[in-house]
Amino acid sequence: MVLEKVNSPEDLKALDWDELLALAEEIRSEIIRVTAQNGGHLASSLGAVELILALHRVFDSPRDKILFDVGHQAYAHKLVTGRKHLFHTLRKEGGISGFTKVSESPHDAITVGHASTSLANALGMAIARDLQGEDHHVVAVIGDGALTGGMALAALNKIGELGKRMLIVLNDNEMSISENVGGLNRYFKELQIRKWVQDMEKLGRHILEQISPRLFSLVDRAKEAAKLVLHQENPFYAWGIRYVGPVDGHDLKGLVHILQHLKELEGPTLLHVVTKKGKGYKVAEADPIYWHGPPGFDPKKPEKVSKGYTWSQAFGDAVTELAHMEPRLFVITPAMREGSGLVRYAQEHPERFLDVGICEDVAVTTAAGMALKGMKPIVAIYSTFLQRAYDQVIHDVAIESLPVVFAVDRAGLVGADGATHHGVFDLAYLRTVPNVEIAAPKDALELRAMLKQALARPNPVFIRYARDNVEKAPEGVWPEIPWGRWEVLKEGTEVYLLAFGKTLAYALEAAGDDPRVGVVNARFLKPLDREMLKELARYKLLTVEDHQKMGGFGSAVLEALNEMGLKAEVRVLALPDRFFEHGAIPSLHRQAGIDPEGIRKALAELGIAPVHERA
Ligand SMILES: Cc1ncc(C[n+]2csc(CCOP(=O)(O)OP(=O)(O)O)c2C)c(N)n1
Ligand SMILES: CC(=O)[C@@H](O)[C@H](O)COP(=O)(O)O
Ligand SMILES: [Mg+2]
Repeated sequence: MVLEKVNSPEDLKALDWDELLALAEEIRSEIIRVTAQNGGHLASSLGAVELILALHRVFDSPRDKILFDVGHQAYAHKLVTGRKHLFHTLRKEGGISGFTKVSESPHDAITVGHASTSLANALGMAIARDLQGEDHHVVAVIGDGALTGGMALAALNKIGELGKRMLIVLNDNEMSISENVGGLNRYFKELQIRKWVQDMEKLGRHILEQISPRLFSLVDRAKEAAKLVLHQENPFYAWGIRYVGPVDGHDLKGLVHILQHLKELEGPTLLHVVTKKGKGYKVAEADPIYWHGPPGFDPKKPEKVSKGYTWSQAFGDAVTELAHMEPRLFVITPAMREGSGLVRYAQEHPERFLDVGICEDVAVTTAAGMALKGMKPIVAIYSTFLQRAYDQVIHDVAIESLPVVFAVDRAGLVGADGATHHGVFDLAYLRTVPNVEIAAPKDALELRAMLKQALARPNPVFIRYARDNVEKAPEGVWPEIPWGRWEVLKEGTEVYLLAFGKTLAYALEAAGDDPRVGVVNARFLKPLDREMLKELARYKLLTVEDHQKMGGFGSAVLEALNEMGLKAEVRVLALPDRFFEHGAIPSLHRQAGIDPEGIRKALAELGIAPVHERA
């Protein structure tokens, strides 16, 4: 096994070509083996194996900085930078992260998980390097999907202007999680076709040279002119960035040679590398969308598994039906069609569906534009990615109180993706914004009610739900709920659990049939049901939520009680002021003390000892 000999990138430099090629295959097998056990970003990582080996062969990490955008494709990087013995712990609690992480290894140049940050980071490093009088290289690896992000494009603009020495490797596999979108993407495809034509021409030129040297020289001059046009119209040249490519991203030898050459160049260079997502694993090559981030699977018999019926699907089913009833409804996703449960919707309503690419800001402001024209836009977005569009929520939507509905998915702790992906800040950053309303349904039926009613609201509405399964609601059923009102699910004599969203199930479990403990489905955070809160202030109160304590649902309850001049004994169960790493969701909830056991403990501290301990 060649991998056994590789403990650092230095070891790669001592391998001969055969060993290096063998290593690529061993790494693929290891990625498949561990991803089959732990789940993970399989297809992206398989596609980047040769590229990563070539980069580590040519550059000197950690002295040279190699930055991976999103960081989900970097499993091979982890394996050759001293973490092969930990690789089996990938994405497991206490194990190594699924992304690159500065605190995990000196070879991880950035901590990442969100897309499109590599280029600005690389620019910052290049500026700092020059000021500090150092001479190391800075290399950013960015996918075609991540390059649809405004942050990446804006960074390119500045990179071209400043002209700092750096290498950008565009890993173009024509895929984001789903098919990639956008004008640049179309242009990259065109470049690939032109490359193919050029290769064919080379062949033709050879034949022509043999037949007629005069004709050959005419054709040759025409080709040179065409090349000039190609360069002049190339957007990277327009930005001031040297463009090289497209080249085959699985030709390890070829990549090493070209990187060795590019390493010597001054100024910013972009190397366009063409790869196959899922390379080397038949199922992943055939269906890179499913195999982008599969849960565990049997590596000998890799098959798709059903994740069960999720909140995302409940949302997708509801909007698919609603769109038949409301012709102004329009759904926008920032590159998360599958994750947001919108595959069916996109098939049934293609003319009212838009994937803007990985640019949450554009998704929100496009929705604002539609709302200004009388449409009923819904932005389907993960809580963690909505962070990217906070200004757009305030500036473009909320100030004029535009009727945009936000389906905020993956709210709360999300599990194996870890700190970069937990959706635990949205309540705090949204509830301070005037005009907005925030709700969390208790089940799929309530989600349907909220969505339908939200479409009739004159202001922005955020509907929040977790990365979890939910019982499917019957199609065609649209219950009405009193907007802004909470619901008592269980009466109590001493204490009420006020639960928002996902933690409602935990509250019901913790309360059991204890007559002292009441449970409220506190489904609206904004507006808060002050009328009911006033009634309940006679009891002890325990708020529970899957969100940071600061600024969350519990804070809203405390503020409302204070404003109403009511004194109540209140405890807030929420996430403490620290980042949570990756791990299984129930385990993270246990750590945070918001699971049934944590709730029972808090009840005991409020004087409500468990029923069996009372006597
Ligand atoms: C800001 C942000 N939005 C959405 C995502 C979700 N996401 C993760 S990877 C990915 C696709 C990335 O495509 P690309 O950069 O081409 O990498 P590939 O998987 O094709 O190698 C998306 C949309 C994210 N990580 N960050
Ligand atoms: C890397 C990334 O951001 C996505 O691939 C993310 O891991 C998807 O998460 P879900 O599995 O919750 O859709
Ligand atoms: Mg891609």
